[in-house]
Formats: sequence, structure tokens, C-alpha cells
Amino acid sequence: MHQFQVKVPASSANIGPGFDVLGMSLEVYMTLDVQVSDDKSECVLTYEGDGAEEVPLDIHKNMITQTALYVLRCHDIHEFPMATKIHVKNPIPLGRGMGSSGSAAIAGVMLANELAQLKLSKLQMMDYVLMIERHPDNVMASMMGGFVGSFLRELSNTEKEAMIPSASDLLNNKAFSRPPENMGRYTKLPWAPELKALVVIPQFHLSTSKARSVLPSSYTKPDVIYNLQRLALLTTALGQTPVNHQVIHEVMKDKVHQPYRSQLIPGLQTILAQMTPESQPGLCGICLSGAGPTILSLATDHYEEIAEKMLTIFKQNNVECTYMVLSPAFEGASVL
Ligand SMILES: Nc1ncnc2c1ncn2[C@@H]1O[C@H](COP(=O)(O)OP(=O)(O)OP(=O)(O)O)[C@@H](O)[C@H]1O
Ligand SMILES: N[C@@H](CCO)C(=O)O
Repeated sequence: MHQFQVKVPASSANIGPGFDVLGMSLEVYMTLDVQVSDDKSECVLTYEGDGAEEVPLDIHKNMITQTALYVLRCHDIHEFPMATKIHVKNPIPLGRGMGSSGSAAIAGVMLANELAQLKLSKLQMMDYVLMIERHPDNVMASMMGGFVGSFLRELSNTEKEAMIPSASDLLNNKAFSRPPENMGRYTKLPWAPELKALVVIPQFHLSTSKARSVLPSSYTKPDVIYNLQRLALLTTALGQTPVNHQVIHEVMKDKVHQPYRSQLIPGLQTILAQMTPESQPGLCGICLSGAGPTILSLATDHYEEIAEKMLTIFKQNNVECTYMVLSPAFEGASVL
């Protein structure tokens, strides 16, 4: 019997001004325990954790196994080995801005790579992940680990054609396209050891597609400059010890996505306006985590007080929340 475990961290994307550029992995992990035996039983998927009531267990409908089947199809393999048992444990909240879909796509690609012994490198696996996720910030951080900046290289016209089918059509086997090679480029950025991520997670779902649909199709020059200036400093400010709380607070501000998404997240505007390093000892910066509704705060201490203040503001807006204090998952995704 062949047994292995796929382990993929959650992630937080954007980190303020780095829309679709910056991401950090978070040390809360989805795991897949996989057993392949040579008896004649069916492929079985079981699941526990967040989303257990809603996530399909049919391997042709579940995003993890659909992604694995897409990768296998690209290698002329059309089904899982017969007796594959996959047990998913998922503590990553679905549809909340902690990269659940990116982690699921990575888990699926790593599952296929291991089952079929494809011997793809992490960057080669990222090509398949990017066919599903399309923007690199969450998935590059989850796969590579730590605090990461990334972009998609420019594609030729032929390569652009490979990207025409939607992720949904690729996953549902309604279209077939191999990914362009070496699409994703990344760099790991420094991270000060005293910084931790506090994620305050509202108990409602916000899909990334809905949160992207409220964004404008163009931006004013002052707003673009506002973000670029902050982004440049942010990439080094988060790696400097001792951390400068005030500088980080200023450079985590954003004018590209948060102002538009705040209509979808009651309480976000108040949190951004009221909570500063001056009012909350230990707090550095605050931003929307990914597409939201989770709020990411970077802080050096007093995590509980910061969280309680946010929970109070959310409660005044009739939103219940939970929270976690997490370090970056520096090693990224792995197969054990
Ligand atoms: N473990 C999983 N198993 C199956 N499907 C999943 C899993 N995790 C996520 N998904 C799919 O991804 C969807 C959520 O993706 P979405 O991009 O909207 O949010 P997110 O990835 O949690 O947030 P963000 O991209 O803002 O960080 C779920 O509704 C589900 O369809
Ligand atoms: N950069 C993405 C992250 C969420 O998947 C967004 O904010 O839409």
C-alpha cells in the first residue's frame, strides 16, 4: 500500500496595497491523507472540518479531486487509481478570504503529482494551480511559504488561448487546455520574527468572484500612485527589526480594492478608521485579508485586546466573528 499526506497552508492575499501581488502563508493547514492499495474498491473521498456540510464528496464535483483529475488528464491519465482513499481535514474557513480555494487547488495538483509520480517541481505545479486560480498572490504564498511577492509573466497569443477556458470548464472536463509553462514568478520577502498575523473571521461567506465584481475597471493616477508608493515600502518594512508600527500602519493602506469592498463588509470602514497603533498598543497595520470578509492585522503583542475591539465593532454591525493568531507557514505546501 502507498500512503502519503499532502499538507497545504492557508494564506492571506493583498496585505493592503499589494492587490493580486502580495501574499503570506498562514500556519493553519489543510491535509489530505491518501492511501492507494491494489484491491478493487472504488475511489473514496471523505471530509471533515470547515465546509463539511457543503463540500461535495463526489470526486467529479469536489474542487480538490476535480483539480487532480484535470492535471491527470493533461498527462493522458483519465481516472484515479481504483483504490484511492482520500481523507481531507480542513480547518481553513471557506469563502472568507483565507485562500481556501487556492489551498484546495494546490492540494489537488500535489495529489495528482504524487499519485501518478509526475515528478513536477513546485513551479511546474504552480502552472496548473494558476489555470484554476488565475491570480498568483494566495497560491504562490501557500505553495512556497512565507511572505511572497508574485506576478504572471506576459503570455504569447498562443499561450493566451490556452487560458481562454474558464477554471470551471477545466475542472468540469468541459474544456481541455494544458497550462503555459513557467507562468508564475515570485520572490520571498523578509519577515520580522516578532510580527504575527491576527485574523478576525466573520461568520459569513463572501465569494472572491462577488468581491471582484464590485471593483472598477480603471483607476485614477493618484490612487495608483498611492498604492505603488506604499507597496514599495511595505515589502521591506515587514522585514525590519525592530518593527516600526506607525510606518507599517501607513503603508498597509489601500485605494485599489478595500474602499470598493467595504460595502460588502459591515464594520470594515469603522475598524480602519478607529484602530491605529496609537489607540491599540502592539498593532501595526490592518487590511482586508484577500477578498474578505476576514480582516488581517499585523501586530507584535496585545493580540487579544486588538481582536476584542474588532469583535465589538463587528458585533455593533450584527456580525459574529472568531479569531486566530498565526505565524507565516514558512515551509509552504509539502508531501509527507
Ligand atoms: N477544501 C475544499 N474542498 C472543496 N472545495 C473547496 C475547498 N476549499 C474551498 N473550496 C471551494 O472554493 C470556494 C471558496 O473560494 P473563494 O475564492 O470564493 O474564497 P477563498 O478562497 O476562501 O477566499 P480568498 O480567495 O479571498 O482568500 C468554496 O465555496 C468551494 O467551492
Ligand atoms: N487578490 C485576490 C485575492 C483573493 O483571492 C483578490 O483580492 O481578489
